[in-house]
Amino acid sequence: MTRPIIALDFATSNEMFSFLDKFPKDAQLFVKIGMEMYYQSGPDVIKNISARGHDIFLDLKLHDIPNTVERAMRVIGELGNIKLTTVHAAGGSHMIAAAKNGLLATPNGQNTKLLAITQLTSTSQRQLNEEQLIPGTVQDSVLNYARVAQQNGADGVVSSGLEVQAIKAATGSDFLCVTPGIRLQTQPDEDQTRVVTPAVARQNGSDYIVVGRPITQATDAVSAYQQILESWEQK
Ligand SMILES: O=c1ccn([C@@H]2O[C@H](COP(=O)(O)O)[C@@H](O)[C@H]2O)c(=O)[nH]1
Repeated sequence: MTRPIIALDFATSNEMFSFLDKFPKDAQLFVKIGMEMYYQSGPDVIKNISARGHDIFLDLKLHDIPNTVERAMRVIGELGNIKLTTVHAAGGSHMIAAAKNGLLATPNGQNTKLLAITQLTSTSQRQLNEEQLIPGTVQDSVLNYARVAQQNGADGVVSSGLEVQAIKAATGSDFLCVTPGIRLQTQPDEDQTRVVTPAVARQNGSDYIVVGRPITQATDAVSAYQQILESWEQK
């Protein structure tokens, strides 16, 4: 069983380290560093978290021309100790392939799995059809991006747990499915649209779940983490 990945979306690194200090010193967590923390603290945050023994998902969601993304991925590869990282699948086949090449160009990057974001878990059916002007269902679009991602060297995708069964059926069980938009039944969706519980994510075949505010904003973060873990591990 994989560990739930905690999204460390904090305004300052002090806040982030105070949060991590609530967990036992020997807890080996899997954490996600997103744009907010990385833009603020840069590579140092990766070094410091890594020194504490935690695994890192660096979620910068790159989306640019292939040459720029390839060069940026080399830099990410050189950081070392990054288990997972992301691009937007909407950047296209050449960009995804370039991202993979960038990672493969550095010894450390060869150990980093490349994930493509399909449709953000905040995206609704209406936004897809009326704002992105993509016809069909959200699942159709997610599956299309998952196929493009797989054909161009990505190791997996990020989607809602609602689409995981269909992605696994289309791509095979080894293609990673990472699932944010996780909420227990009693928790508010906030800006998320396509949410599932940890138990449903597990039943649908997700390889990893990503959980932010339900843990980071909880009064008791450690017991919130335990509750998510129990639901995720539930058969
Ligand atoms: O489609 C996506 C891709 C990434 N995310 C990220 O996951 C966490 C979720 O945070 P919550 O507080 O649990 O909603 C956040 O860092 C997002 O950037 C996502 O939600 N959906």
